[in-house]
Amino acid sequence: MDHAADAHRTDLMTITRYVLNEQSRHPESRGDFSILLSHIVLGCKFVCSAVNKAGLAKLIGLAGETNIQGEEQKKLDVLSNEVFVKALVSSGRTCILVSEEDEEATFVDPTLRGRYCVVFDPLDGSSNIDCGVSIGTIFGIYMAQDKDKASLDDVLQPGKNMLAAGYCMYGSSCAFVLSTGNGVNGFTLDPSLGEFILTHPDIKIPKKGKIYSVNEGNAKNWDGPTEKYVEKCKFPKDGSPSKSLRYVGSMVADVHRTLLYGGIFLYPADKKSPNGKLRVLYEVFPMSFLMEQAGGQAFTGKERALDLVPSKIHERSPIFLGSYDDVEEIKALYADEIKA
Ligand SMILES: O=P(O)(O)OC[C@H]1O[C@](O)(COP(=O)(O)O)[C@@H](O)[C@@H]1O
Ligand SMILES: [Mg+2]
Ligand SMILES: [Mg+2]
Repeated sequence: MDHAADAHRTDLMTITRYVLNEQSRHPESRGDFSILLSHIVLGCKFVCSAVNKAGLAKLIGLAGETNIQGEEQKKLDVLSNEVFVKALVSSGRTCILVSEEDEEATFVDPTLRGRYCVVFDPLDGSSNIDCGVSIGTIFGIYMAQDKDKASLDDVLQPGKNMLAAGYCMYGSSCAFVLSTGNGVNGFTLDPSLGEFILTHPDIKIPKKGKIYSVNEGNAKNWDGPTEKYVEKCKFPKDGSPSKSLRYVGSMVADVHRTLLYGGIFLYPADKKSPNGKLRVLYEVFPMSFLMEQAGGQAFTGKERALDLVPSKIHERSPIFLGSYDDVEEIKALYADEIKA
């Protein structure tokens, strides 16, 4: 890239400038939220750099521990968790952290506390680390009632109460996608500048898509509506073309594609996992928040995903999210089942 030419570009919107612009829309703001976001962005840059050199720096493979989910932790899971915990605590703007990798929530030392609660999956798609396929970080932000009296009630809140949500995808490029409740914007890391640049302003998901994304290996255990829906994607009876199947197995990558190209991502309940696999606080809610902000929908099989009230920090839920019309179809199949 020609940096000299870059300096004269007037359209170069960095994430730093974007966040400051957002801040100026709230004249009462003291800049705490901007500082918190800058620490999340720093954590993402750090993890991106570690992911890029994982094979060279002996960062692939297992860490030798099992997390609360009963999953074997990879070295990069552990490293990413440490990076985000440090980045968030040192921001001085957080009071509670909930990470996929930590059994208990972290209550930040009172001397370092701020008003925000951050729920996060430090490294999503761990099974794809060792083969270099896209992985990511997912986060959601709530505000505590009172930082000094912060309790789990501050995070066991429906997703619609989140102030912001986003993810960073470590893929063929490093993409940071953010919503502060005012639409969705996508930034791409320019590795030579070390800055995220706004490349996907005001993302809107297509109303209907041509792709469905699901782990079909679980099909024998699906419930009726999911089975019918996937059958319809493959063999539509109304003369419309079949949908294509795409499934990476990293939620970040599957949702990123769904957001940009349209379609639907499903991780349904099945006979073996009646609550599905994905975790409500740091996978289902942030992605559902982004989908709604981009004009799509997110549904649990029972209700709007963002209305769900979690009762445990590592709770799971089935999830169907994506283009408005595609999610509408699966909602109709679940409604038919209730009537029958
Ligand atoms: O291998 P499966 O059962 O299809 O599950 C894939 C899902 O599991 C996850 O990898 C879980 O995330 P983690 O790697 O953070 O545990 C999602 O990213 C993905 O959507
Ligand atoms: Mg995950
Ligand atoms: Mg993870």
